[in-house]
Amino acid sequence: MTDAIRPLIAGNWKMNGLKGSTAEFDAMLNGAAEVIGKADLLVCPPATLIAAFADKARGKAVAVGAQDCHPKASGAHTGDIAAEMLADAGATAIIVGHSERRADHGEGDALVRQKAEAVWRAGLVAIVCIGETQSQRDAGRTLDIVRGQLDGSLPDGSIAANLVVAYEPVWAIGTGLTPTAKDVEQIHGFIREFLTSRFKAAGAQMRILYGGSVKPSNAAELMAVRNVNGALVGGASLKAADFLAIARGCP
Ligand SMILES: O=C(CO)COP(=O)(O)O
Repeated sequence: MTDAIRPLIAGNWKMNGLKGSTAEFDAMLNGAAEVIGKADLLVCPPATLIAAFADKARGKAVAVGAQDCHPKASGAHTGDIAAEMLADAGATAIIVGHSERRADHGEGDALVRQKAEAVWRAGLVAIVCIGETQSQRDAGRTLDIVRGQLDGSLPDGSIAANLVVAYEPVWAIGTGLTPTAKDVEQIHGFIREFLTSRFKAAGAQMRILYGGSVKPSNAAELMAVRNVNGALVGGASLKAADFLAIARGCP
């Protein structure tokens, strides 16, 4: 059943990119038509570039997303950005609960859940990130951590079209390390079971992305794993050639 899910290759640019350095994004727009048969493409630049990228991407096969949002729609929250503002700028999806926000800003599951609800309130797709740290993995707690984060971070009432789960083991992010295909299959299978038990038929159709050191050289192997429905790509999403090559690696 999950074989019918169309893959999503999402690029998380993190805190990288200036308005004068958009050549890679332009190259992604130009190359997107060639990979359209393989996967949907989404690029999440820093908030400062969303409007400009969304303008450039109009009519092209690349969607533009954001990396975080505030739970509220407006108000006295200096420095924060509402999901409605990101939608207004042209974003169609928002990443919430990335491990870098959980670590750098102390974000917990309850806040991540509120942010996911805010994403829906704005009519966008929530990409909810989960994943264990190295020490949690070493202690054999991976599935417990994943279950707890899913339980705490996913709002009720999800439908397949508005929720994407990204499994990103923290120890694999930016390190060049990845879990084995067998480990990814086990954990994604566990996530699928959770989603179908919580959201029934919708849960069988939700995309589960793998993230953490995805590169052109390992994309085909990882994307072929059962219940892997695409990737959330960090470093390699900054280069058009690598990002497009990862999409070409989808089965
Ligand atoms: O954090 C990530 C995407 O959100 C993964 O980053 P890398 O692809 O650089 O390991």
